[in-house]
This record gives sequence, C-alpha cells and structure tokens, in this order.
Amino acid sequence: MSKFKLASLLSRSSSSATDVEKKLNRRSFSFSPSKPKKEVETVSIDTKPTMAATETTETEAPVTETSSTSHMVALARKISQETEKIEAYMKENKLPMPSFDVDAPADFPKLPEEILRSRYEVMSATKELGLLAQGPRGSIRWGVQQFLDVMALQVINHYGIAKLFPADATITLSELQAKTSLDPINLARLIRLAMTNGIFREPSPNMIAHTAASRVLAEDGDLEAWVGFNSEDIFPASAHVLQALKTYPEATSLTRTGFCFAFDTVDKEPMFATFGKDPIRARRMGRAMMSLTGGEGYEVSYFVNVEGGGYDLSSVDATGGTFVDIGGSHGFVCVDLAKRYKNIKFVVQDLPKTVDSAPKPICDDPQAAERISLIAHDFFAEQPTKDADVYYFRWIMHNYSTPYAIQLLKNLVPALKPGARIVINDHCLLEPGQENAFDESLMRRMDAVMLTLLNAQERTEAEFKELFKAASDGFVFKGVRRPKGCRMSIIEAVWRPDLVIAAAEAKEEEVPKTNGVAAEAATNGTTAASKDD
Ligand SMILES: C[S@@+](CC[C@H](N)C(=O)[O-])C[C@H]1O[C@@H](n2cnc3c(N)ncnc32)[C@H](O)[C@@H]1O
Repeated sequence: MSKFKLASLLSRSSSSATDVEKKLNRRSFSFSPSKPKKEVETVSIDTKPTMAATETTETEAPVTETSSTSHMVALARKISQETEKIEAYMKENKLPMPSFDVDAPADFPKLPEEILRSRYEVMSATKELGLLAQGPRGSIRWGVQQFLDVMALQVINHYGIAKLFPADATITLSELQAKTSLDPINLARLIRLAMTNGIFREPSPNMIAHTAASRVLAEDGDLEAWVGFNSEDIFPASAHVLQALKTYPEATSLTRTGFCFAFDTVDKEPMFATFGKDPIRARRMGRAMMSLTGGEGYEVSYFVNVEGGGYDLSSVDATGGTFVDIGGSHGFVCVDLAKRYKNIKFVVQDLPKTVDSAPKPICDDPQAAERISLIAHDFFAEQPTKDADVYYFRWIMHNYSTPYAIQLLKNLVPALKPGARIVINDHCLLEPGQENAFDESLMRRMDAVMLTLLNAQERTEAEFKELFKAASDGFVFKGVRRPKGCRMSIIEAVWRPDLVIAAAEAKEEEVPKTNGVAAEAATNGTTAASKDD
C-alpha cells in the first residue's frame, strides 16, 4: 500500500468554519519546539536585543560594559550616543527634533536606515533602563497597572475630548467640562492621568492645553479609530482571555475567545460576525487597520518592489499568468502589482459585502483595472479559480488557529496546477531576542491580539512549514524572506504533487529512500524539490 493516498491528495476538500471547528478543535502543533533559527535573508531593523548583559552596539565607538561601568551606565551612554546621531541627522537636514509641543510634527520623517536603527536603539535601551531604574519588583508592581492608562485614553477618545477645543487654544477645565456629557470630576481626573503620558497638558492650574499627541488624536480619524478599536474592543476582550483559557484551554475556536466572553457571544458567533452586524464597529476596525497597515514597516510597496526585496512575479508576467488575492479586501495590493506587471491577470476574492463596496473602477489606470476582477468567495469553501500561478494570502493566516489555517490551504488543493505558488504575507516570528526589542514587543503584542480576538496566532517559520505539511504532502515549503525595513515576511510554498506521486510509486516498488529527489521529498517535506524548482 502506498503511504500517500493520491485520491485524497487531489480530492476536493472544502468545509465550513464550523465544520473545521467541530472536527479539529485542538491546537495541533503549536507547542512543538522550533529549531534554532537559521539566518533569514533580510530582516527589518538590524539591531541587537539590549537585554543581554554583555551589550555592544554596531556603531563606530561601541558602548561596552566593563568591570568599572555598570549596565545602567552603558545603557545611558548608548541612549546618549544614539540620540546624538539622530540630532546630527535632523540638524543637517534642517528637520525639527521630536517634541510634544503642540505644533511639533506627529511623526518622524522617513529616516535613512542607520538613523532608524538609532531610533530603535534609543527606544529599546530607554525601556530597559527604565525597568532597571524601577527595579524588578517595582517593574512588576507598576507595570501591571498600565491598563489604567489605556482606560483613561479609552474614555478621552470615546468622548472626543481632544476635538472639543482648537489645537492653538487653551481652555479652562470648567469650560471643557461644559462641552461634554462626561462627569466633570471624572473628566478632570482622567485627563490628568492622560497628561502623565504626554496627552494634553496643564500649563497653569485648571488651564488645559493640547500637546502634539492630543492634537493628533483630534486630527487623525484613523488614529482615533485605532484607539477606539484597541481600547473598546481588544481591551475588554483581553480582560476575558484568562476566563476563556480556563474554560476552553485548547484555545482554537473562533467562538470561545476572550472577545466572545467579553461580548456574550460564546458558542454563538465569531468576532467577524459580531462586527458584520454592527457597521459602526466594523468601520472603526477597518479604519484602525488602515492606521496600522499604512504605517512604517507595513507598506504594500515592500511586497511589490522587487528592487527592495519584494516578491518577483516577472516569470508570471512573461506568460500572462494569474494571481489570486484571497481575502484581498478592495484589491489594493493587486492594483499596485497590476501597475508594475502589464500582463498578469488578477483575481481578488473576498466576502460579498466587501466585494460590493469596492471602488468602481478599481483604479484610475484602465490598463491595470481591466486585468483585475473581484469575485465573492468564502475562503472556507473550495477555491473556484483553477490553475492560477499564485495564490496569495495577506493578513489572513494570522487570523486563524492551526485547524482553520490548515483548512484554508486544503481548500486550494483541488484548484492547484503543478508548480502553483502559495504566498503568505504575514508576520513571521523569530526566536526570542533575534528581533530588535521594539519590533519584538510589537509582534508579540499582535500575537496576543490574535489570541484575544480569534484564538489565532502569529507564526514562526517552523510553524508555517508545519501548516503546509499538515495540509498536504504535495506542498513544497520554499522558506521565508523578509524585505529590509518591513515587519512582514513572505512565506512561500509550491504545489508539486508529482513528487508525492513519484515518491509513492518509488515506495511501492520498494526503491530505497536514498534514491533520488522524490523519496527525499516524501520523507523530509521537500527541501530537494524546492532546490529543483
Ligand atoms: C485582515 S483583512 C486582510 C485584507 C487584505 N488581505 C490586506 O492585506 O489588508 C481580512 C480580509 O479577509 C476577508 N474575509 C474574512 N472572512 C472571509 C471569508 N470567509 N472568505 C473570504 N474573505 C474573508 C475580510 O473581509 C477582509 O477583507
């Protein structure tokens, strides 16, 4: 008997989210130890973690810790050294230094790589120095209360306090109190708590003024949505994660999440369905996502620009092939790709409501627009676009726990032609301490958000590889790349059922495993095959 059931490998394999949940309501391999990370091709900001006791920087005059220099002083010197580099660059380019003064820019301009690196060094070292200055007990005692800062910001954002007076004006506390239905005493106490984080200031007793932070909260609707989504959806949901984990420790179901416990939807509906019924909340989440993904390190250009380490589709372009963007929203990735590649045909798939609300025409370039079609498709059903060259998932896999993610890949199988590429564009977690400290904290928070809302997760390279392997032996994992400066990685596999068939036949004929590519592919998940490709 062949080890590989070819019929099942090539069979149609769609099923609904609920079916998946019933069949596979367990975490299948999340706890498998990952191997030490091999060198990734490119990583974003190449700073070293600063928590290590023996710390050096990659600057010309490294700050080293000697027996006469404490780690705290080494950190303080590093902060000073890296800040001076930032200042020198800003002065040279006649740019203002960061400030919370009301008229200061809300963001740094786009910085060259080494200055960006200095910024990250300062952020990481400052955090570490702050923890050391608090001491271990103090860092925990006071760290655990950070949710109160979120609570103050939640209330201020919800009541639109920042929009109640102009950026260049001051207002008395009583005038501000008169402009809102928020109880006056509570307004005063929460605004003063927010001030400890640079949001508003009190230049003289009972006179309130804006800072650059409160000003941007008033002016930037996407940031307002980001704060609303985080503080009114994720924050209450996170307070129920413990309850969810205690009740359903396997933590894979979309309807048994912290979110579901917080909003009374346990075993009723997943978060996406709850938002589907509430247009205001759905719109807020959409704008919040725009605020995140339009930000530094997430731009679509990182995927599109081959010169900067993006994904090369020129061979697909040469043959006029097809690119399918699964869960592709309004198709903005395909629009950018279509402007670069003049022959590729694009199919954007999403839920009917999303497809219906896409702009028409999809973009202002007719040559690009005519090659992009949008179709309604539920990615928990079998893939309807057959024989495409590339199937692309951006920000999709991290929304699902392992059983669902495997199902998403299985649903492709009936549509795949040999050589079809499956490209996932998501965070890919490095081993602890390999990322710069700021990015690591950001990605691990995102991982926790996924747990909170969807019992989902960010993944390591090993976990992505296992997803493909669990979905079908026909997927050949090709590895992970990350464009420089980008937080998202490009994870790729190719569909090679021929190798599985050959391996099965070889096995049936009792050909020794060492004989050839096929047997190797069958046993180790296909390294040889990817070299072949
Ligand atoms: C996090 S967004 C990612 C959107 C886009 N790929 C991007 O990079 O911004 C997830 C997308 O998946 C879509 N989606 C959710 N459930 C879906 C389903 N069952 N079938 C198809 N699309 C779905 C949502 O409408 C949304 O556009």
